Amino acid sequence: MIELQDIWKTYADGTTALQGVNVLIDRNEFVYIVGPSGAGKSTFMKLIYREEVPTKGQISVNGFNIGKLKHRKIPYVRRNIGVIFQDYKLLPKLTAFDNVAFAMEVIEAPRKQIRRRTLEVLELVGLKHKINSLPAQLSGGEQQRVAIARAIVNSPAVIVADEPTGNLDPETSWGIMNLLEEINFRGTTIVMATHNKEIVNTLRKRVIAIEQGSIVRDQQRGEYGYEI
Ligand SMILES: Nc1ncnc2c1ncn2[C@@H]1O[C@H](COP(=O)(O)OP(=O)(O)OP(=O)(O)O)[C@@H](O)[C@H]1O
Repeated sequence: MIELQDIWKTYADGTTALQGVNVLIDRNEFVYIVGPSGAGKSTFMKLIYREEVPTKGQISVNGFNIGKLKHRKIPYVRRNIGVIFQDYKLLPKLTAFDNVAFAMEVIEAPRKQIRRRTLEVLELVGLKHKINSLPAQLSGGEQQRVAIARAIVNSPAVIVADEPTGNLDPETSWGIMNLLEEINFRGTTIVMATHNKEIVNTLRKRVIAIEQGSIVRDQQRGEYGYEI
């Protein structure tokens, strides 16, 4: 499903963020990516959703060799990868409904299907009563739920979540985790970078630890393993 083979990433300023990363993530896994600040976690995530390309090595996601993808094929691959960010990244002038619907409009889904599916996913995340609210009228947890609805609306095979609970209080964070578990249960592979020790040590999953650009630990039902 996701395979990285000897992946190296050096940014334009010469910073090497990943060095020789090899990993295989199967369909339907739920994986935490942990490690100190600056270790390379976000870079790892960005390579998976093709925000960055590797300097060396091969990445395949869902059977596509995404490091070598032709530009016109990028939207096609992105449709199969939902992305969730720490700061939600909703469009501020669009309602909750329109933020989610937009993700289907860009892939030119039929109008009727957009309405039906958008309402369906907003209901799944518990926000059917807020469909006409703008992001500024929603709490952080609600905004993240809209972002999750947007990430799943095109039924992607993979969700990449970069510190999805980073801006949320503990109770709201647990609500977001329940939702991600439900989405995983329904058959979506989830890769989640996090600094949240309590979540990792409570909802036990596979843990991949990255330090200074290399994988230093890969454990099933692993622990967070850092003090912060
Ligand atoms: N666009 C960029 N240009 C140059 N260097 C970068 C760029 N993005 C990240 N880096 C550097 O690459 C290294 C890895 O960064 P990355 O954001 O992947 O770490 P991280 O593990 O996600 O950190 P954090 O937990 O703080 O989010 C760091 O040294 C960082 O400064």
